[in-house]
Amino acid sequence: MSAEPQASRVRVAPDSDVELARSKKPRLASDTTAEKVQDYTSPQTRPKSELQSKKSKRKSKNKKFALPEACSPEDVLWHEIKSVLGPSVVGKAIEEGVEYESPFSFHEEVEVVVKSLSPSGDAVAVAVEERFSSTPWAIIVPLALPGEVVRVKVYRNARMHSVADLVTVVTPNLDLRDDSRVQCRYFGRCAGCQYQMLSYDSQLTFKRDVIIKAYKNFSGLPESSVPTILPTIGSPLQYGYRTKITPHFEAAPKSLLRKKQAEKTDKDEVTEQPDWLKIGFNIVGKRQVLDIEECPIATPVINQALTSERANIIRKAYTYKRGVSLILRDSLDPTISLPPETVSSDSSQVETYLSEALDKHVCITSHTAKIRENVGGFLFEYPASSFFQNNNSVLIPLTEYVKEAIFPSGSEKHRPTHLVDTYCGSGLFAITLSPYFETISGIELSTDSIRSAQHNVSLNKSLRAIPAFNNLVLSPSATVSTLPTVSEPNISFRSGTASDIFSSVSSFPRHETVIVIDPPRKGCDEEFIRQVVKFRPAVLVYVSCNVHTQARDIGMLLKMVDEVENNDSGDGELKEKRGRYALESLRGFDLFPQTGHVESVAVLRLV
Ligand SMILES: C[S@@+](CC[C@H](N)C(=O)[O-])C[C@H]1O[C@@H](n2cnc3c(N)ncnc32)[C@H](O)[C@@H]1O
Repeated sequence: MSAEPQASRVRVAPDSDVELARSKKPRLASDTTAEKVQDYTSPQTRPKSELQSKKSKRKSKNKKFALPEACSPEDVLWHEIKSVLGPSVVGKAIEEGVEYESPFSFHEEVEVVVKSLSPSGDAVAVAVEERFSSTPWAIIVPLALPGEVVRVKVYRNARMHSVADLVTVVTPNLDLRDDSRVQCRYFGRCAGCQYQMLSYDSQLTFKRDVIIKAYKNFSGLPESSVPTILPTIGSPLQYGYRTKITPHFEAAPKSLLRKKQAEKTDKDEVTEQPDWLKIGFNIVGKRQVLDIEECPIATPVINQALTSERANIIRKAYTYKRGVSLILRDSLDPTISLPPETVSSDSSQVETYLSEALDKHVCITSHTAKIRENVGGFLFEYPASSFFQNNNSVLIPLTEYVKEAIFPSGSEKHRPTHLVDTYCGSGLFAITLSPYFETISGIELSTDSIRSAQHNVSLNKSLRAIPAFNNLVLSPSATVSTLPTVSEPNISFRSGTASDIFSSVSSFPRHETVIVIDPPRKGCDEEFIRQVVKFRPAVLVYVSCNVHTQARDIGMLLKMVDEVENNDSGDGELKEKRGRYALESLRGFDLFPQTGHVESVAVLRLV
């Protein structure tokens, strides 16, 4: 949801919760802490040659450049650049201290051929002209596709790459590109949804490639330990799916505000949108806002509300002293009381009431208001400012997939009975999986989300007690489920950092316990991984919106397990041999069609 002007411009879906870090904390070459993390996480730990230039003159010059933080978007891009240019070529350039010596000047136009798509969705290209062939250099450009020759305009130079704007597509790759697929009138200018010219199948294939590369570059695992990445599961809705957007706008320039004050005009009643007022998302590659009247990936109620929200803002354009970030969230109508305050004995009346509660969508625009969502017959309520997945249409496939991964057919004998939902938010996995577990414990940092999770348990319990509700929500597939359900699971949630959960689940039988891990983009901390290794449950399901940190964490976890099992751990806490994990499956889920993002689900089973 933003465009970044510095290192590896990252263009993401408008206002995404999966937004890549906005504030980049670049790591200085001398930052040893970050290097330590890299040691643990990557087999391709930066060779010394990359960090130390032979030529001391250049070395001191280069010291002022920051190296990217391990696993950051810039680091991910760096791996892509190395792969396109070739590791030995890059190594040589670093050795010679020329890795910052761009052959291109500011605003130079150049023709390039696209070699690959980076995990953020930008093209990684190299110059076509012969005169550049002796300088290995990559050009990062949005909206171009592998195999295409494009003309670009360089606007920034960085380590062995330049970042450029797309000027024109000279030779399109017609196997991939069909511009008639584009459904958004802001395509090419808005920083989001850069994949619209691709078929949906191609989008899913590129997303699978991101997972393949992430495990190659960031897990530190031998190829033999990484299963074949399964095809990405698509989103049932590919437009009109997004249940939350947060467009923003800047306040009027101060001089203009003063002028309006001096004029004493009625500043609350502006009739025409002033030129300076842009309400929307960032322009690709810039910090400027692009005025957006509609967002085709957002749900219909959000688009309707966007029109009225914009009109209100325009009317009050000179009352804002600073910029504002709006929130528009799709919700079932939360003013319809649930559970109903009284349940009539006339079941058809109850059913009519409940169907309206389950069908009527509204758009919520207050950060503190309540949102209500239905995921496969489970209702979730949470404050508009809290985290919840932003594509409701894919949540049934996602939660069903997690369920099936935990209970594969044929494994009825060793059926897990205990679930630990870490980074649980308002209880998505704990509650959708609750019919199948005897005991569930969830943990989450946000106290608001924990309150929601607790409330959602009782809300669903009350609703399930209403036969008319069950008739409405139980899908035919749910009724033929062969899994026995538990009538009264014991569910508890606590707020805290994820690693704190282990003190309260020590009585869980580990061979019958599953841990679901669904951290934010930065992934898990080492202490959490250590606690998982110490506990060693039968099954781990790691759901992630950042496959690079997921790969890093799973690599770290498997390495720690190996150390314990090989009895060479110096850590007193981790001495007990409890068995190794197989990384059983890896698969992407497309929560953000038309963008480069992919959610990844990893399943690990104790062998
Ligand atoms: C990607 S969300 C997943 C939430 C939930 N599983 C869902 O799907 O709705 C990650 C959650 O982790 C929480 N979180 C962040 N850091 C945490 C930590 N150190 N310990 C526990 N929870 C944390 C965030 O508040 C957020 O709700």
